[in-house]
Amino acid sequence: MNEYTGIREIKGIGEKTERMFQKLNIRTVGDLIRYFPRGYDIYEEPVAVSELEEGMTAAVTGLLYGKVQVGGSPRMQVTTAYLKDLTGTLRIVWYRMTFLRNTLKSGGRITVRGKIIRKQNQLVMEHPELFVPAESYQKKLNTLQPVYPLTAGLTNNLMTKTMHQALEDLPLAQDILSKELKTEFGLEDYGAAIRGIHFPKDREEFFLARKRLVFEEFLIFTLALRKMKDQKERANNQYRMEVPEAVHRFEEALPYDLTNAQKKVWVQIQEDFQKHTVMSRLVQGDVGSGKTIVALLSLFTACLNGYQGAMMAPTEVLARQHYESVTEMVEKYGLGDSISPILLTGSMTAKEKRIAYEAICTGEANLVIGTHALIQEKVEYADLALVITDEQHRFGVRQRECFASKGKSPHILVMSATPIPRTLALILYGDLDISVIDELPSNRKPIKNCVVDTSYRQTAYRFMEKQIAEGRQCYVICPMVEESEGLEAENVTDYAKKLKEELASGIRVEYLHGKMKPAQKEEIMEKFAAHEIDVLVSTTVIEVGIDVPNSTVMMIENAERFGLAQLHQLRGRVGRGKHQSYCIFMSGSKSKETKKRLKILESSNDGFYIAGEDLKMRGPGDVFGIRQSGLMDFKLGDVYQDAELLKQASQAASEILKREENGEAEEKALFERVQNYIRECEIEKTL
Ligand SMILES: Nc1ncnc2c1ncn2[C@@H]1O[C@H](COP(=O)(O)OP(=O)(O)OP(=O)(O)O)[C@@H](O)[C@H]1O
Repeated sequence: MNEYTGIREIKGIGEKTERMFQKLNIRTVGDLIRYFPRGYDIYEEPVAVSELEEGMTAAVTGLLYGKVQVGGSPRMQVTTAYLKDLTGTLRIVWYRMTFLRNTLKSGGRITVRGKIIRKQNQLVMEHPELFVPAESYQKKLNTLQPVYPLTAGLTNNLMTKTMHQALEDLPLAQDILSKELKTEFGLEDYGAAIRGIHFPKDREEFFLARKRLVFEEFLIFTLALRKMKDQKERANNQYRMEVPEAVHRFEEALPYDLTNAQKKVWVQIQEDFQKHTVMSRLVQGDVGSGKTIVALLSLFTACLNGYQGAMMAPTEVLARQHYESVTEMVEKYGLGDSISPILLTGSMTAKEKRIAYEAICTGEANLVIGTHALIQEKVEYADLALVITDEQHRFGVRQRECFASKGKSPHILVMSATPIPRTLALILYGDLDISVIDELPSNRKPIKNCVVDTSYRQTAYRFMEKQIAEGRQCYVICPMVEESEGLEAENVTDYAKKLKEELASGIRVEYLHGKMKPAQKEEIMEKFAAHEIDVLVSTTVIEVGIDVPNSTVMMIENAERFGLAQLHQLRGRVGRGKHQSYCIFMSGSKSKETKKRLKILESSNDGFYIAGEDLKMRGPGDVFGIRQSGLMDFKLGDVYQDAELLKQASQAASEILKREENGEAEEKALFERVQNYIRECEIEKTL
């Protein structure tokens, strides 16, 4: 068996299981062993009954009290037992395990470990793992059991068993990293790392394994990035552009003055337009710092110079929003004669698309706004001089390249709201110049934040009613309940329905979720923007870029389930206009850690500060972080958490490339992997 062997060869995998694995893109043994756990279940010391809380998974040791009873329906028999320790009594239920009635004896000592839920207003442990005698639990104490992301029908147990089997059968000797490199950066062997990431004996083993694999991931990424860059030195600037008078007039006619930071970046862009080589620039700016207007000034400049400009937004909703506001602006500021915007998104009908392609190809449309659809092969541009993309795009680097190949060699501007230190930005965006908009418009009032528990919900609703009475609008984010990710839609619709009943009559509540058709989503967003909706209940689909300055309240249910960076993005949907705005972080958890984490958001509205604090707060217990930062598409690595490793990998990449240049590099297998990685990018480019 080797890494290319199909998974059917693994003992215990039949056709049906194979199909389930395929749904997770696991086809070969190599795919399988590189399918990493999303976290670990850590078996902690048992706790006292009195310390149990709803939602926690815990172990409890005690004596069985009274008789074990079987009830429920014939199809779902429920076995109930009571466990007592010095601090209280706990009800335990098992499903379809009636044999326990005979094995569990009253007065016997057991340990159970499971999830605590609330039933008839009482804490109950549901379907726990059982340890008899109680001491046998010791064996599992402090071990880390992998928890894998799954698909319907595939259990964690089956995944774990298969992984064990594959690792047992597979020789894992081959290593793409040289001995010298491993010694230099303190990395362990590939085989040990793969075993250690799936089945670590302890935390230390896990950390070592993860370190090695993250390093490898970053190394391949940085090597690929530099190779791609080498292949394509910055092209000559075929689009030298002056900023026309009309654009200056537009800037002056805006209802606000640009901030100094916006002005500075705009000047940098103007200088780029004049240089010998094309522009490749990243503009970083916190949420709401006003990146869009800088983008528009640049696009208008391209159009008025007789060329085309394109802007690619990360979502359909956002693309449409940009399109609408640009169209309005063009009319309002009398630019209609020279700028004709057009929208191009994946959800448009074939006919609509054809018409758009035609207009783009002839140059009749000179400002193209859209989604991924902009880089489809069929799109031909008449004379594309400027491309604006968003770092939110999953494959930023590769798409940028692809876009570039659409025109001769257009200027490229990448917008990013991710606060990331300059040293890291230089590595991740090695091929770009970097600008920062580090100032918010002066008319902004800082958002007022509060972190509250669910008992505050009614007060929050009353507060929203008041804001709505004053003419404002609100967002409510309701999260996915983990067990019901498939039930996203119901979750949001239920919440919206309940909220409608709770709020004063006449308040217009609508909802938005990712499973809705693009056209439906757009309709809702348009209505919200036009103030035909007062409260928008949504999943995190509104996270990026939505701009409705009249919204002043953002209420986030179950805020504890989100990472700080994501919460900051969500909060950024309010405080975008002149009205005082508020963000209510509602937490369903009583844990002190969670409170402390959310307090960071309460105390600051600064994305950079928050990202830094988030990092400090992550203890060794959060092995994978609360949620990954979402920046770039790394499987294991987290740009923030692993900043140091990223720097080391970048240094290693420089060393390797230098040796390659001198004909001394011995990392043949590594270079092959890098080539594969680049090839995969190429394939994605054409998708
Ligand atoms: N200098 C300014 N003064 C006042 N308002 C401004 C200024 N610049 C932009 N705005 C307004 O601020 C709001 C937010 O701007 P914009 O949408 O460009 O933010 P952004 O940086 O793209 O944020 P995000 O990353 O959240 O999308 C918009 O309504 C815009 O009209």
